[in-house]
Amino acid sequence: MQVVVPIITPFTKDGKVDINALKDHVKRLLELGVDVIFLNGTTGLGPALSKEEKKETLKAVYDVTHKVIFQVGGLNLYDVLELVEYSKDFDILGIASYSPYYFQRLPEKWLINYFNDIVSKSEHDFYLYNYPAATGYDISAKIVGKIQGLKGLKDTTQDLAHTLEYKIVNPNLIVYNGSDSLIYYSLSSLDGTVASFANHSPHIISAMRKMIKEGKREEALKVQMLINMLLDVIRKYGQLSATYYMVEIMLGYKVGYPRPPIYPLTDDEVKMLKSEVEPLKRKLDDIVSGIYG
Ligand SMILES: O=C(O)C(=O)C[C@@H](O)[C@H](O)COP(=O)(O)O
Repeated sequence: MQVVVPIITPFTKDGKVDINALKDHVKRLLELGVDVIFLNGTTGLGPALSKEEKKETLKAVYDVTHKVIFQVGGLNLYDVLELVEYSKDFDILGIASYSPYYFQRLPEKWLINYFNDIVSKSEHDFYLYNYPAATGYDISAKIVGKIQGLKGLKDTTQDLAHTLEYKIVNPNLIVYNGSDSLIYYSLSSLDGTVASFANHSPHIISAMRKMIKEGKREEALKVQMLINMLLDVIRKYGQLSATYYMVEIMLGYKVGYPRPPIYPLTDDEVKMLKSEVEPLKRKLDDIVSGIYG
């Protein structure tokens, strides 16, 4: 029942990676129940980070914890392989990559070649990041066996049956689902959840995990329903940006800014977000305080 956070990448107002904010955020999330840091994912704006910035984030997070899955994917395989080489100096849990994106109708064998080229150069375990809606490609359970020595994967889809299929095909795979709307089901039926919500609500997810372990399914499902209501609110403002402000609302500390084209929210948007979140936050806090007594 692992909680994996696809951690945000904090930026300064002038668009530089805010290393100190990143380190502090990692420390707080680990204290609040997060098990693994998934670095440079979607919520981390991975596709918008340079090769050098990805190296910077790994170095920074590694100073705090070695429980890291380092996402290296990109559209220049030589840059990707340079990041694989760079990762060899770090004793981390593994590396990951999403499919090549933007270019549509790539033959399946090119996609498999891309992943196998990464695996062949890596000394770490390899995790697939499958996100069909974002990349245009579904590396499904039917073809995932063609990736050599795959350790596990994160499947971002609302279709839990699609994610469970990987377990059916290979029960030894570590399988996570990456959707915040399925955290309860991911914790209950998979190896864990990769939840962007773990950036601002790790304590809520940890409480849900405790409820599941104690057989308190109804309370746990109530938490999931409140998370889904929060998700609807957050998505209205642009989830990739709103997540930064949700950290301050839910955990009480600032964590830098997003970077365009993921634009910061305006002051008015932050005020409106806060006013819509507060009532749901109160309900969640009541449930969580109840579970811990
Ligand atoms: O940010 C990442 O790397 C994640 O895994 C989570 C990511 O797949 C994203 O938050 C999923 O969003 P949706 O459920 O597609 O709205």
